[in-house]
Amino acid sequence: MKTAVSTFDNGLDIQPADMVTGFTYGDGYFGPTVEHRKLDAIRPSLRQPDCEGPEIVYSIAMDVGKNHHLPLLKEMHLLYGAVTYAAGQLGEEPIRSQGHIHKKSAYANGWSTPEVYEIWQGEAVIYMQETAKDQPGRCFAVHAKAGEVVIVPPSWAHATISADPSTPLTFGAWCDRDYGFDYEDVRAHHGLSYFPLVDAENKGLKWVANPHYEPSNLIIKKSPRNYTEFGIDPSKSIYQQFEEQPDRFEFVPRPDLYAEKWVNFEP
Ligand SMILES: O=P(O)(O)OC[C@H]1O[C@](O)(CO)[C@@H](O)[C@@H]1O
Repeated sequence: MKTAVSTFDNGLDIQPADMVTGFTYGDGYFGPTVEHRKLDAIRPSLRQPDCEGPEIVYSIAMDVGKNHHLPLLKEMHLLYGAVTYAAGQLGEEPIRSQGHIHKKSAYANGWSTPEVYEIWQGEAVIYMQETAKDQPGRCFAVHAKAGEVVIVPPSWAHATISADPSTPLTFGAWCDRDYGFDYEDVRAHHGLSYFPLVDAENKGLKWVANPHYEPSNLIIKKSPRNYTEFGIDPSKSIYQQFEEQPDRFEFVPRPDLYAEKWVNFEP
């Protein structure tokens, strides 16, 4: 059973630490030294690039897990990442990632790959849009709390936003092992098609359209749905579900085998 955080039971002895260290790992677990995304590095993607904010905005540990699972993860081309975001704000904007599209994968026959998020602590909005071309297509903002799961489909541009400035956001995600981020179209449009702003009065986020895109409708989804088509069980952590039935996550490195499930996908 899932429990609350700062415990939500993510099924792993991997815990968020300070922004410099990122994560601590229990015995029998592996994980890298974290990669820091510093404010100066992400300024070009912000609505107000000269804003003030934490020096380390988020710390990324790609490839974490239980030691005995590593051979299977490699064989399946799967990777579990963990990311922790600082508390606070980036000027008027919430703490957030820059926004990218997953690169096309040879292993997936040229498809871009999806991502399966699980929030561990704090609150997130996973913002996503169908393309980062002039017409972005459908745009979704999915508000997820600890224990909830959100799937970003292949080739969609997306960013992870902390929805509560008072608390650090931490999450885990299943990704393709040979992951790579494509920023080209997002950067050409100076970001994604909507900028989130902190709405202190209403204790939430408000949204401002990015004028570098053609107009589109922002579809706010209050909460994520259950992904029954992929057999995701909302009562267990996504790592535990991998442990019990690894094939359940084959759709992450091989979205091409599940082509019909991505047609008109709604997160
Ligand atoms: O490089 P960007 O767009 O800032 O995003 C990095 C983020 O993307 C992730 O892959 C999650 O989609 C995490 O590694 C991190 O939160």
